[in-house]
Amino acid sequence: MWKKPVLVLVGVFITGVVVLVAVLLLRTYTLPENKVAWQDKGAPRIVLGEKEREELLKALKAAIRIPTVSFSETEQNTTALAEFDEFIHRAFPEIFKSILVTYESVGKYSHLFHVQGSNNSLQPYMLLAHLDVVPAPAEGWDVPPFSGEEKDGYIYGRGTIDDKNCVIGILQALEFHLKRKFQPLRSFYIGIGHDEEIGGRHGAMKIAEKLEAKGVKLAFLLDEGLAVLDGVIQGTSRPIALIGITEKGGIDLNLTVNSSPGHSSMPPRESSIGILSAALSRLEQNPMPSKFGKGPERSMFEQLAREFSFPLNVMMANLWLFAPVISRILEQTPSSNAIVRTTTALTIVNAGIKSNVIPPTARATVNFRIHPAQTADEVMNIVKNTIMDDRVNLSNESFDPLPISPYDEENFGYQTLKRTISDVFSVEPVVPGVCIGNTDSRHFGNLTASIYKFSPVVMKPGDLSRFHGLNERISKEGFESVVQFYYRLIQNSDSDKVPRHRHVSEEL
Ligand SMILES: CCCCCCCC/C=C\CCCCCCCC(=O)NCC(=O)O
Ligand SMILES: [Zn+2]
Ligand SMILES: [Zn+2]
Repeated sequence: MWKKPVLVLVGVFITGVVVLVAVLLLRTYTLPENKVAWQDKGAPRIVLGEKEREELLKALKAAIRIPTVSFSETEQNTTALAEFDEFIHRAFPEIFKSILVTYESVGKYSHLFHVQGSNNSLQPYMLLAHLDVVPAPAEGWDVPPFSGEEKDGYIYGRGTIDDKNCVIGILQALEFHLKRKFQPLRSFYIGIGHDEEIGGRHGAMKIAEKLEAKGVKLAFLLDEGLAVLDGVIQGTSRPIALIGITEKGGIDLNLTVNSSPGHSSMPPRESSIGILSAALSRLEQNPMPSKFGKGPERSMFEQLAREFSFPLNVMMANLWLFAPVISRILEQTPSSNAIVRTTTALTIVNAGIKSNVIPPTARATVNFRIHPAQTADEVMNIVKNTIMDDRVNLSNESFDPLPISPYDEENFGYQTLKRTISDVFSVEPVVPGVCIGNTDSRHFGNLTASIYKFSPVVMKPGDLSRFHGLNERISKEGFESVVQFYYRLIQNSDSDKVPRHRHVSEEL
Protein backbone atom coordinates (compact mmCIF):
# COMPACT_ATOMS: atom_id res chain seq x y z
CA MET A 1 0.00 0.00 0.00
CA TRP A 2 2.68 2.49 1.07
CA LYS A 3 5.04 1.42 -1.73
CA LYS A 4 3.52 3.65 -4.40
CA PRO A 5 3.88 7.00 -2.56
CA VAL A 6 7.47 6.10 -1.59
CA LEU A 7 8.29 5.31 -5.21
CA VAL A 8 6.76 8.62 -6.26
CA LEU A 9 8.85 10.44 -3.65
CA VAL A 10 12.04 8.66 -4.76
CA GLY A 11 11.17 9.51 -8.36
CA VAL A 12 10.64 13.18 -7.51
CA PHE A 13 13.91 13.23 -5.53
CA ILE A 14 15.93 11.68 -8.34
CA THR A 15 14.36 14.02 -10.91
CA GLY A 16 15.18 16.95 -8.62
CA VAL A 17 18.81 15.89 -8.32
CA VAL A 18 19.13 15.40 -12.07
CA VAL A 19 17.58 18.83 -12.77
CA LEU A 20 19.84 20.47 -10.16
CA VAL A 21 22.99 18.88 -11.60
CA ALA A 22 21.88 19.88 -15.11
CA VAL A 23 21.31 23.49 -14.01
CA LEU A 24 24.70 23.64 -12.25
CA LEU A 25 26.56 22.23 -15.23
CA LEU A 26 24.62 24.30 -17.73
CA ARG A 27 25.47 27.51 -15.88
CA THR A 28 29.12 26.47 -15.64
CA TYR A 29 29.73 25.36 -19.19
CA THR A 30 27.66 27.97 -20.99
CA LEU A 31 29.68 30.84 -19.50
CA PRO A 32 31.33 32.82 -22.29
CA GLU A 33 35.02 32.03 -22.81
CA ASN A 34 37.29 34.55 -21.21
CA LYS A 35 39.38 34.68 -24.35
CA VAL A 36 38.47 37.70 -26.46
CA ALA A 37 39.73 38.93 -29.80
CA TRP A 38 39.69 42.65 -30.50
CA GLN A 39 38.08 43.64 -33.76
CA ASP A 40 40.58 46.29 -34.84
CA LYS A 41 44.34 46.24 -34.94
CA GLY A 42 44.80 48.73 -32.15
CA ALA A 43 47.41 51.34 -31.42
CA PRO A 44 51.09 50.55 -31.92
CA ARG A 45 53.27 49.83 -28.88
CA ILE A 46 55.69 52.62 -28.05
CA VAL A 47 59.25 51.79 -29.02
CA LEU A 48 61.54 53.22 -26.38
CA GLY A 49 65.16 54.08 -27.03
CA GLU A 50 67.85 52.98 -24.56
CA LYS A 51 68.17 56.58 -23.37
CA GLU A 52 64.43 56.86 -22.77
CA ARG A 53 64.41 53.61 -20.80
CA GLU A 54 67.13 54.97 -18.56
CA GLU A 55 65.32 58.29 -18.31
CA LEU A 56 62.10 56.76 -17.00
CA LEU A 57 63.89 54.72 -14.32
CA LYS A 58 65.87 57.79 -13.30
CA ALA A 59 62.65 59.78 -12.94
CA LEU A 60 61.04 57.14 -10.69
CA LYS A 61 64.14 56.85 -8.49
CA ALA A 62 64.34 60.63 -8.11
CA ALA A 63 60.65 60.75 -7.15
CA ILE A 64 61.13 58.04 -4.50
CA ARG A 65 64.02 60.02 -2.97
CA ILE A 66 61.70 62.92 -2.12
CA PRO A 67 60.04 61.89 1.18
CA THR A 68 56.56 63.26 0.55
CA VAL A 69 55.18 61.63 3.67
CA SER A 70 51.67 62.19 5.00
CA PHE A 71 52.12 61.50 8.73
CA SER A 72 48.64 62.35 9.99
CA GLU A 73 45.53 64.39 9.14
CA THR A 74 47.44 67.53 10.08
CA GLU A 75 51.08 66.68 9.46
CA GLN A 76 52.77 66.44 6.09
CA ASN A 77 56.36 66.98 4.97
CA THR A 78 55.72 70.30 3.19
CA THR A 79 59.40 70.79 2.29
CA ALA A 80 59.28 67.54 0.36
CA LEU A 81 55.96 68.47 -1.27
CA ALA A 82 57.52 71.72 -2.54
CA GLU A 83 60.59 69.83 -3.73
CA PHE A 84 58.36 67.42 -5.67
CA ASP A 85 56.81 70.40 -7.45
CA GLU A 86 60.24 71.61 -8.58
CA PHE A 87 61.22 68.07 -9.52
CA ILE A 88 58.34 67.47 -11.95
CA HIS A 89 58.99 70.84 -13.61
CA ARG A 90 62.62 69.75 -14.19
CA ALA A 91 61.94 66.12 -15.13
CA PHE A 92 59.15 66.74 -17.67
CA PRO A 93 60.13 69.85 -19.67
CA GLU A 94 57.97 69.02 -22.73
CA ILE A 95 54.83 68.99 -20.59
CA PHE A 96 55.47 72.40 -19.07
CA LYS A 97 56.33 74.07 -22.37
CA SER A 98 53.69 72.47 -24.60
CA ILE A 99 51.02 74.82 -25.98
CA LEU A 100 48.54 71.94 -25.69
CA VAL A 101 48.98 71.68 -21.93
CA THR A 102 47.49 74.03 -19.35
CA TYR A 103 48.91 73.60 -15.85
CA GLU A 104 47.84 74.87 -12.46
CA SER A 105 48.80 73.97 -8.93
CA VAL A 106 45.88 73.25 -6.59
CA GLY A 107 45.82 73.39 -2.78
CA LYS A 108 49.46 74.50 -2.91
CA TYR A 109 51.03 71.08 -3.62
CA SER A 110 48.62 69.21 -5.92
CA HIS A 111 48.82 69.45 -9.70
CA LEU A 112 46.21 69.71 -12.43
CA PHE A 113 47.01 69.42 -16.14
CA HIS A 114 44.66 69.84 -19.07
CA VAL A 115 45.71 68.51 -22.45
CA GLN A 116 43.73 70.15 -25.25
CA GLY A 117 42.25 67.87 -27.91
CA SER A 118 41.21 69.05 -31.35
CA ASN A 119 37.65 67.67 -31.22
CA ASN A 120 35.62 69.45 -28.56
CA SER A 121 32.59 67.26 -29.17
CA LEU A 122 34.41 64.36 -27.47
CA GLN A 123 34.03 64.26 -23.70
CA PRO A 124 37.35 64.52 -21.86
CA TYR A 125 38.64 61.81 -19.56
CA MET A 126 40.91 62.00 -16.52
CA LEU A 127 43.93 60.17 -15.11
CA LEU A 128 44.51 60.46 -11.39
CA ALA A 129 47.39 59.55 -9.06
CA HIS A 130 48.84 60.78 -5.77
CA LEU A 131 52.34 61.87 -4.84
CA ASP A 132 52.15 61.52 -1.05
CA VAL A 133 53.14 58.30 0.69
CA VAL A 134 52.63 56.69 4.09
CA PRO A 135 55.54 56.79 6.57
CA ALA A 136 58.29 54.19 6.27
CA PRO A 137 60.56 53.73 9.28
CA ALA A 138 63.81 52.14 7.98
CA GLU A 139 63.70 49.10 10.33
CA GLY A 140 63.04 45.89 8.46
CA TRP A 141 63.78 47.23 4.98
CA ASP A 142 66.53 45.64 2.85
CA VAL A 143 67.46 49.11 1.55
CA PRO A 144 66.57 52.53 3.00
CA PRO A 145 62.95 53.29 2.02
CA PHE A 146 63.67 56.71 0.52
CA SER A 147 66.87 55.77 -1.32
CA GLY A 148 65.26 54.62 -4.60
CA GLU A 149 68.01 51.99 -4.65
CA GLU A 150 68.09 49.22 -7.22
CA LYS A 151 68.55 45.62 -6.06
CA ASP A 152 68.25 42.42 -8.13
CA GLY A 153 66.35 44.18 -10.91
CA TYR A 154 63.88 45.94 -8.58
CA ILE A 155 63.62 49.58 -7.55
CA TYR A 156 62.88 49.71 -3.85
CA GLY A 157 61.22 52.46 -1.93
CA ARG A 158 58.06 53.89 -0.39
CA GLY A 159 55.80 54.85 -3.28
CA THR A 160 57.09 52.38 -5.89
CA ILE A 161 53.65 50.72 -6.01
CA ASP A 162 51.58 53.29 -4.08
CA ASP A 163 51.56 55.58 -5.96
CA LYS A 164 54.60 57.33 -7.40
CA ASN A 165 54.78 54.60 -10.06
CA CYS A 166 51.48 55.93 -11.41
CA VAL A 167 52.42 59.61 -10.96
CA ILE A 168 55.67 59.21 -12.89
CA GLY A 169 54.12 56.68 -15.28
CA ILE A 170 51.41 59.14 -16.35
CA LEU A 171 53.70 62.16 -16.65
CA GLN A 172 56.43 60.18 -18.43
CA ALA A 173 53.90 58.78 -20.92
CA LEU A 174 52.63 62.29 -21.67
CA GLU A 175 56.21 63.58 -21.97
CA PHE A 176 56.98 60.82 -24.52
CA HIS A 177 53.77 61.56 -26.45
CA LEU A 178 54.58 65.25 -26.66
CA LYS A 179 58.15 64.50 -27.77
CA ARG A 180 56.61 62.45 -30.59
CA LYS A 181 54.39 65.43 -31.53
CA PHE A 182 51.17 63.69 -30.49
CA GLN A 183 48.09 65.90 -30.90
CA PRO A 184 45.04 64.33 -29.27
CA LEU A 185 41.51 64.51 -30.61
CA ARG A 186 40.00 63.97 -27.17
CA SER A 187 41.01 66.36 -24.37
CA PHE A 188 42.08 64.91 -21.05
CA TYR A 189 42.97 65.93 -17.52
CA ILE A 190 45.71 64.69 -15.26
CA GLY A 191 45.28 65.18 -11.51
CA ILE A 192 48.11 64.52 -9.06
CA GLY A 193 46.95 64.79 -5.44
CA HIS A 194 49.25 65.51 -2.50
CA ASP A 195 47.19 64.21 0.45
CA GLU A 196 45.46 61.01 -0.65
CA GLU A 197 46.84 59.02 2.27
CA ILE A 198 45.02 61.35 4.68
CA GLY A 199 41.72 61.69 2.83
CA GLY A 200 42.47 63.98 -0.12
CA ARG A 201 40.64 67.02 1.29
CA HIS A 202 43.13 69.64 0.13
CA GLY A 203 44.26 67.94 -3.07
CA ALA A 204 41.88 65.71 -5.03
CA MET A 205 38.79 67.20 -3.42
CA LYS A 206 39.85 70.72 -4.45
CA ILE A 207 40.71 69.54 -7.98
CA ALA A 208 37.25 67.98 -8.27
CA GLU A 209 35.58 71.17 -6.99
CA LYS A 210 37.50 73.26 -9.50
CA LEU A 211 36.44 71.09 -12.42
CA GLU A 212 32.86 70.93 -11.19
CA ALA A 213 32.73 74.73 -10.98
CA LYS A 214 33.76 74.85 -14.65
CA GLY A 215 30.94 72.44 -15.54
CA VAL A 216 33.32 69.69 -16.66
CA LYS A 217 31.84 66.23 -17.24
CA LEU A 218 34.20 63.31 -17.81
CA ALA A 219 33.79 60.29 -20.10
CA PHE A 220 35.65 58.28 -17.46
CA LEU A 221 38.24 58.59 -14.73
CA LEU A 222 41.07 56.19 -13.90
CA ASP A 223 42.80 56.12 -10.52
CA GLU A 224 45.06 53.66 -8.64
CA GLY A 225 43.44 50.50 -7.31
CA LEU A 226 43.31 46.85 -8.30
CA ALA A 227 45.96 45.25 -10.49
CA VAL A 228 47.04 42.21 -12.50
CA LEU A 229 47.14 39.34 -9.99
CA ASP A 230 49.53 36.52 -10.85
CA GLY A 231 49.08 33.53 -8.56
CA VAL A 232 47.40 35.65 -5.90
CA ILE A 233 43.93 34.10 -6.24
CA GLN A 234 44.39 30.49 -5.21
CA GLY A 235 43.07 27.94 -7.66
CA THR A 236 43.69 30.07 -10.75
CA SER A 237 46.52 29.16 -13.07
CA ARG A 238 47.05 32.29 -15.14
CA PRO A 239 47.31 36.02 -14.37
CA ILE A 240 44.01 37.84 -13.94
CA ALA A 241 43.41 41.57 -14.24
CA LEU A 242 40.89 43.18 -11.90
CA ILE A 243 39.47 46.62 -12.65
CA GLY A 244 37.94 48.23 -9.57
CA ILE A 245 34.40 49.33 -10.43
CA THR A 246 33.62 50.44 -6.90
CA GLU A 247 35.43 50.82 -3.63
CA LYS A 248 34.57 49.90 -0.08
CA GLY A 249 33.23 52.56 2.26
CA GLY A 250 34.99 53.43 5.49
CA ILE A 251 34.47 54.31 9.14
CA ASP A 252 37.02 55.69 11.57
CA LEU A 253 35.42 54.87 14.90
CA ASN A 254 36.82 56.66 17.96
CA LEU A 255 36.20 55.01 21.33
CA THR A 256 36.77 56.90 24.58
CA VAL A 257 36.40 55.69 28.16
CA ASN A 258 36.70 58.13 31.06
CA SER A 259 37.26 57.18 34.69
CA SER A 260 38.62 58.80 37.85
CA PRO A 261 42.40 59.10 37.95
CA GLY A 262 44.27 58.04 41.08
CA HIS A 263 47.07 56.09 42.74
CA SER A 264 47.81 52.69 41.20
CA SER A 265 48.03 51.20 44.68
CA MET A 266 44.24 51.59 45.03
CA PRO A 267 42.93 50.61 41.59
CA PRO A 268 39.19 50.60 40.82
CA ARG A 269 37.62 47.25 40.04
CA GLU A 270 37.41 48.26 36.37
CA SER A 271 39.78 50.76 34.74
CA SER A 272 39.26 52.89 31.64
CA ILE A 273 41.87 50.70 29.93
CA GLY A 274 40.09 47.50 30.93
CA ILE A 275 36.67 48.73 29.76
CA LEU A 276 38.12 49.93 26.45
CA SER A 277 40.07 46.71 25.91
CA ALA A 278 36.93 44.62 26.47
CA ALA A 279 35.05 46.69 23.88
CA LEU A 280 37.90 46.35 21.38
CA SER A 281 38.14 42.64 21.96
CA ARG A 282 34.38 42.22 21.37
CA LEU A 283 34.70 44.06 18.05
CA GLU A 284 37.64 41.93 16.95
CA GLN A 285 36.14 38.64 18.11
CA ASN A 286 32.83 39.33 16.35
CA PRO A 287 33.60 40.01 12.69
CA MET A 288 30.92 41.70 10.59
CA PRO A 289 28.59 39.21 8.84
CA SER A 290 29.61 37.79 5.47
CA LYS A 291 28.02 39.69 2.59
CA PHE A 292 29.70 37.54 -0.01
CA GLY A 293 27.70 37.32 -3.23
CA LYS A 294 25.49 40.29 -2.39
CA GLY A 295 27.71 42.91 -4.01
CA PRO A 296 29.59 43.29 -7.30
CA GLU A 297 32.13 40.65 -6.20
CA ARG A 298 29.46 38.22 -7.42
CA SER A 299 30.08 39.32 -11.01
CA MET A 300 33.82 39.02 -10.49
CA PHE A 301 33.64 35.41 -9.34
CA GLU A 302 31.06 34.42 -11.96
CA GLN A 303 33.29 35.87 -14.68
CA LEU A 304 36.29 34.09 -13.15
CA ALA A 305 34.52 30.72 -12.78
CA ARG A 306 36.11 29.29 -15.92
CA GLU A 307 39.56 29.93 -14.51
CA PHE A 308 39.08 27.37 -11.74
CA SER A 309 39.07 23.62 -12.12
CA PHE A 310 36.32 21.23 -10.99
CA PRO A 311 34.56 21.48 -8.54
CA LEU A 312 35.41 25.15 -7.81
CA ASN A 313 34.33 26.20 -11.30
CA VAL A 314 30.83 24.76 -10.76
CA MET A 315 30.60 26.41 -7.36
CA MET A 316 31.76 29.82 -8.60
CA ALA A 317 29.32 29.69 -11.52
CA ASN A 318 26.48 28.88 -9.11
CA LEU A 319 26.88 31.32 -6.27
CA TRP A 320 23.10 31.34 -5.84
CA LEU A 321 23.71 27.95 -4.17
CA PHE A 322 27.37 27.90 -3.10
CA ALA A 323 28.04 31.47 -1.90
CA PRO A 324 28.19 30.40 1.80
CA VAL A 325 30.77 27.68 1.03
CA ILE A 326 32.95 29.97 -1.11
CA SER A 327 32.65 32.65 1.55
CA ARG A 328 34.08 30.21 4.13
CA ILE A 329 37.04 29.47 1.86
CA LEU A 330 37.74 33.14 1.11
CA GLU A 331 37.63 34.28 4.70
CA GLN A 332 40.73 32.21 5.51
CA THR A 333 43.17 34.86 4.19
CA PRO A 334 43.13 38.59 4.96
CA SER A 335 43.13 39.78 1.33
CA SER A 336 40.22 37.58 0.26
CA ASN A 337 38.40 38.06 3.58
CA ALA A 338 38.34 41.75 2.62
CA ILE A 339 36.15 40.79 -0.37
CA VAL A 340 33.71 38.87 1.83
CA ARG A 341 32.75 41.38 4.51
CA THR A 342 33.15 44.75 6.16
CA THR A 343 36.55 44.45 7.83
CA THR A 344 37.38 45.58 11.37
CA ALA A 345 40.94 46.79 12.05
CA LEU A 346 42.11 47.99 15.47
CA THR A 347 44.65 50.64 14.53
CA ILE A 348 45.27 53.12 17.37
CA VAL A 349 45.25 52.72 21.17
CA ASN A 350 46.22 55.41 23.64
CA ALA A 351 46.16 55.53 27.44
CA GLY A 352 48.37 56.03 30.41
CA ILE A 353 51.52 58.03 31.07
CA LYS A 354 53.09 56.45 34.14
CA SER A 355 53.05 52.98 35.70
CA ASN A 356 51.76 54.18 39.09
CA VAL A 357 49.00 56.50 37.83
CA ILE A 358 45.51 55.27 36.93
CA PRO A 359 44.83 57.08 33.66
CA PRO A 360 41.67 59.20 33.45
CA THR A 361 41.06 58.43 29.79
CA ALA A 362 41.64 55.56 27.37
CA ARG A 363 41.17 56.09 23.64
CA ALA A 364 41.24 53.89 20.57
CA THR A 365 40.45 54.05 16.87
CA VAL A 366 39.00 51.22 14.85
CA ASN A 367 39.04 51.39 11.05
CA PHE A 368 36.23 49.62 9.17
CA ARG A 369 36.14 49.07 5.40
CA ILE A 370 32.51 48.68 4.40
CA HIS A 371 31.38 45.95 2.00
CA PRO A 372 29.39 47.35 -0.98
CA ALA A 373 26.24 45.59 0.25
CA GLN A 374 26.28 47.47 3.57
CA THR A 375 26.02 51.11 4.66
CA ALA A 376 27.92 53.02 7.35
CA ASP A 377 24.68 53.29 9.39
CA GLU A 378 24.12 49.53 9.29
CA VAL A 379 27.70 48.90 10.43
CA MET A 380 27.37 51.44 13.27
CA ASN A 381 24.21 49.68 14.50
CA ILE A 382 26.07 46.37 14.65
CA VAL A 383 29.00 48.09 16.41
CA LYS A 384 26.74 49.52 19.14
CA ASN A 385 25.03 46.16 19.67
CA THR A 386 28.40 44.43 19.88
CA ILE A 387 29.98 46.81 22.37
CA MET A 388 26.80 47.11 24.50
CA ASP A 389 28.51 49.31 27.08
CA ASP A 390 27.34 52.90 27.70
CA ARG A 391 30.64 53.74 29.39
CA VAL A 392 32.32 53.55 25.98
CA ASN A 393 31.71 56.84 24.16
CA LEU A 394 31.62 56.55 20.39
CA SER A 395 32.17 59.11 17.65
CA ASN A 396 32.93 58.45 14.02
CA GLU A 397 33.65 59.76 10.55
CA SER A 398 32.30 57.62 7.76
CA PHE A 399 31.44 57.33 4.10
CA ASP A 400 29.36 54.72 2.29
CA PRO A 401 30.74 52.39 -0.41
CA LEU A 402 30.94 54.05 -3.80
CA PRO A 403 28.28 53.57 -6.49
CA ILE A 404 29.04 50.86 -9.04
CA SER A 405 30.55 52.15 -12.28
CA PRO A 406 29.22 50.67 -15.53
CA TYR A 407 31.16 47.76 -17.01
CA ASP A 408 28.97 46.72 -19.93
CA GLU A 409 30.09 46.18 -23.52
CA GLU A 410 28.93 49.67 -24.52
CA ASN A 411 30.90 51.55 -21.89
CA PHE A 412 33.71 53.54 -23.48
CA GLY A 413 35.89 53.90 -20.36
CA TYR A 414 35.65 50.31 -19.14
CA GLN A 415 36.18 48.79 -22.59
CA THR A 416 39.09 51.15 -23.36
CA LEU A 417 40.75 50.12 -20.11
CA LYS A 418 40.09 46.47 -20.77
CA ARG A 419 41.59 46.79 -24.22
CA THR A 420 44.65 48.64 -22.94
CA ILE A 421 45.26 46.03 -20.24
CA SER A 422 45.11 43.23 -22.86
CA ASP A 423 47.40 45.22 -25.16
CA VAL A 424 50.10 45.85 -22.58
CA PHE A 425 49.91 42.85 -20.25
CA SER A 426 48.57 40.23 -22.73
CA VAL A 427 46.38 39.05 -19.90
CA GLU A 428 43.00 37.36 -19.89
CA PRO A 429 40.58 37.51 -18.23
CA VAL A 430 40.06 41.16 -17.33
CA VAL A 431 37.15 41.34 -14.88
CA PRO A 432 35.39 43.88 -12.65
CA GLY A 433 36.32 43.88 -8.96
CA VAL A 434 35.83 45.71 -5.67
CA CYS A 435 38.71 47.97 -4.60
CA ILE A 436 39.41 47.18 -0.96
CA GLY A 437 41.44 50.36 -0.34
CA ASN A 438 40.19 53.93 -0.67
CA THR A 439 41.34 56.29 -3.38
CA ASP A 440 41.13 59.94 -4.38
CA SER A 441 38.69 58.96 -7.12
CA ARG A 442 35.83 58.93 -4.60
CA HIS A 443 35.78 62.73 -4.71
CA PHE A 444 34.88 62.80 -8.42
CA GLY A 445 31.39 61.28 -8.29
CA ASN A 446 29.78 64.52 -9.54
CA LEU A 447 31.96 64.57 -12.66
CA THR A 448 31.32 61.08 -13.98
CA ALA A 449 29.59 57.79 -13.18
CA SER A 450 32.44 55.88 -14.82
CA ILE A 451 35.18 55.74 -12.19
CA TYR A 452 37.72 52.91 -12.41
CA LYS A 453 40.52 51.88 -10.09
CA PHE A 454 43.42 50.01 -11.64
CA SER A 455 47.17 50.25 -11.05
CA PRO A 456 49.08 48.88 -14.06
CA VAL A 457 51.29 46.53 -12.06
CA VAL A 458 51.57 42.76 -11.76
CA MET A 459 51.21 41.56 -8.15
CA LYS A 460 52.58 38.14 -7.21
CA PRO A 461 52.06 36.20 -3.97
CA GLY A 462 53.74 38.11 -1.16
CA ASP A 463 53.51 41.46 -2.94
CA LEU A 464 50.24 42.55 -1.31
CA SER A 465 51.96 42.92 2.06
CA ARG A 466 54.37 45.45 0.52
CA PHE A 467 51.46 47.96 0.25
CA HIS A 468 52.09 50.31 3.19
CA GLY A 469 54.52 47.58 4.38
CA LEU A 470 58.19 46.64 4.19
CA ASN A 471 60.30 46.48 1.03
CA GLU A 472 57.78 48.10 -1.31
CA ARG A 473 59.29 47.64 -4.76
CA ILE A 474 58.70 47.44 -8.51
CA SER A 475 60.76 45.59 -11.10
CA LYS A 476 62.45 47.66 -13.80
CA GLU A 477 60.39 45.94 -16.52
CA GLY A 478 57.34 46.39 -14.32
CA PHE A 479 57.83 50.13 -14.26
CA GLU A 480 58.43 50.25 -18.01
CA SER A 481 55.05 48.54 -18.39
CA VAL A 482 53.46 51.26 -16.23
CA VAL A 483 54.71 53.89 -18.71
CA GLN A 484 53.68 51.69 -21.67
CA PHE A 485 50.22 51.31 -20.13
CA TYR A 486 49.51 55.03 -19.76
CA TYR A 487 51.07 55.76 -23.16
CA ARG A 488 48.78 53.19 -24.74
CA LEU A 489 45.75 54.31 -22.74
CA ILE A 490 46.19 57.86 -24.02
CA GLN A 491 46.29 56.46 -27.58
CA ASN A 492 43.35 54.11 -27.09
CA SER A 493 41.21 56.81 -25.47
CA ASP A 494 41.80 59.07 -28.44
CA SER A 495 38.87 57.62 -30.35
CA ASP A 496 35.15 58.20 -30.65
CA LYS A 497 34.41 54.47 -30.73
CA VAL A 498 34.00 51.88 -27.99
CA PRO A 499 36.62 49.13 -28.56
CA ARG A 500 34.78 46.03 -29.77
CA HIS A 501 35.72 42.44 -29.06
CA ARG A 502 34.21 39.06 -29.61
CA HIS A 503 34.59 35.95 -27.52
CA VAL A 504 36.83 33.48 -29.30
CA SER A 505 34.14 30.79 -29.08
CA GLU A 506 31.97 33.00 -31.32
CA GLU A 507 34.56 32.80 -34.11
CA LEU A 508 33.89 30.53 -37.06
C1 LIG B 1 39.95 36.64 -4.11
C2 LIG B 1 41.11 37.39 -3.66
C3 LIG B 1 41.09 38.78 -4.13
C4 LIG B 1 42.18 39.54 -3.51
C5 LIG B 1 42.06 40.93 -3.98
C6 LIG B 1 43.15 41.74 -3.46
C7 LIG B 1 43.61 42.65 -4.53
C8 LIG B 1 44.55 43.65 -4.00
C9 LIG B 1 45.18 44.43 -5.07
C10 LIG B 1 45.65 45.60 -4.83
C11 LIG B 1 45.61 46.22 -3.47
C12 LIG B 1 44.57 47.29 -3.39
C13 LIG B 1 45.14 48.55 -2.87
C14 LIG B 1 44.22 49.65 -3.29
C15 LIG B 1 44.86 50.99 -3.27
C16 LIG B 1 44.94 51.49 -1.89
C17 LIG B 1 45.28 52.93 -1.86
C18 LIG B 1 45.44 53.38 -0.44
O1 LIG B 1 46.36 53.02 0.26
N1 LIG B 1 44.49 54.21 0.03
C19 LIG B 1 44.43 54.65 1.37
C20 LIG B 1 43.59 53.75 2.20
O2 LIG B 1 42.88 52.87 1.71
O3 LIG B 1 43.61 53.93 3.42
ZN1 LIG C 1 47.59 55.03 -2.99
ZN1 LIG D 1 48.27 54.03 0.17
